[in-house]
Amino acid sequence: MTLIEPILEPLADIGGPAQPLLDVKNLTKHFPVGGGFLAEKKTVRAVDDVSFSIAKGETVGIVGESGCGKSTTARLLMHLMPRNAGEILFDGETVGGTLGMRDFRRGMQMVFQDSYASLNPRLTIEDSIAFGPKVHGIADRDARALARELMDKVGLRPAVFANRYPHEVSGGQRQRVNIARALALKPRLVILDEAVSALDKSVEAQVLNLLTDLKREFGLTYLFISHDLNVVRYISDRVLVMYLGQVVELGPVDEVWDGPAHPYTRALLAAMPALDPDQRTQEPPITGDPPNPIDPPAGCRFHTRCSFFEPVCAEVCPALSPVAGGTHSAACHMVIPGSGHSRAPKSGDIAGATP
Ligand SMILES: Nc1ncnc2c1ncn2[C@@H]1O[C@H](COP(=O)(O)OP(=O)(O)OP(=O)(O)O)[C@@H](O)[C@H]1O
Repeated sequence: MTLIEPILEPLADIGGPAQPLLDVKNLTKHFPVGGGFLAEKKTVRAVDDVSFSIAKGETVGIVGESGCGKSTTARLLMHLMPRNAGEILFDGETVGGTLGMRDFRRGMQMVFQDSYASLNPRLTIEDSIAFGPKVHGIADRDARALARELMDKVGLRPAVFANRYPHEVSGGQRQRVNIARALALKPRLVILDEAVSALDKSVEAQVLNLLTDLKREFGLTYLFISHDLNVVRYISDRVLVMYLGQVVELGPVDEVWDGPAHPYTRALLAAMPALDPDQRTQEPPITGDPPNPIDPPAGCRFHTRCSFFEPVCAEVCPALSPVAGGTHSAACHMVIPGSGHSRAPKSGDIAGATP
């Protein structure tokens, strides 16, 4: 018998959408900044009224420019910092309610971008992986056996790697250690925050394949944060597009890629390099830098950079509304609710797009 039992039923047995594993409602985080002697106190609106859910066995990707609030969202979900508002339901329970922090920590694990900083340099790889289970009361012998089994699962031969220290292995191998460490507590949800971004392309592909295999084997659920759209498309079932702390588009990844509705998503996808000149887009590029999150624009936060700007955009913040039969939503005044179409001028040139 192996020490790692399947954590969830296989997807086929779940029988359609049930209660989401993670349900996030109106999550908000404002960081106070400044406020020194005589200085005016200001607030960075890092995450503003963000709502989404993740079904059991699903992978949801979060994309958006640097500073849009992806990592802050992840840290809030992990309860690594307090939130200003909002609710986080994990399998229907809130931490502090019926769910204790200790059980929550077992159920939700995170893998960070910096594989070296995530590990204690004084612990061997085996000790690093066994540490969590030991803290959670698993006997030393069993924790070590589990660590070795997990090393095998992530492609690190225990005989070679168990006694090495983090500085004695490559970046890709260290990230495998971090993945094994995250799995050691048998989590149900793993948050991967730019977990493959620091890796060479060939190693990145290997780690992505590993994540896909582990998800299948252990019935895991992933929240996958990345600025790399290709990677997000490869691994995700649904994608959430963030802009300046808010969700601007949310839906099945193929649907969003084939028919992006929000001008920001359209511009992001259009900015991806196309090798075939016939596939290059005439979509207007995003102009300028993102506005200051300390004082974000009123109305739609994207309106200062949007090619399809109308006066209403500067006054009213658009709500997420369905654009394609309720499975895909966008927060844009130019999106005609329920139609799958946008009033914004058609580029007609986005490869495969049906705006
Ligand atoms: N501790 C903090 N104090 C003040 N501002 C912060 C703090 N942490 C994050 N921010 C600000 O909150 C906003 C969102 O940051 P966050 O790191 O979540 O963005 P991100 O999308 O993950 O960016 P990146 O892709 O560069 O990591 C940014 O404007 C950032 O400067």
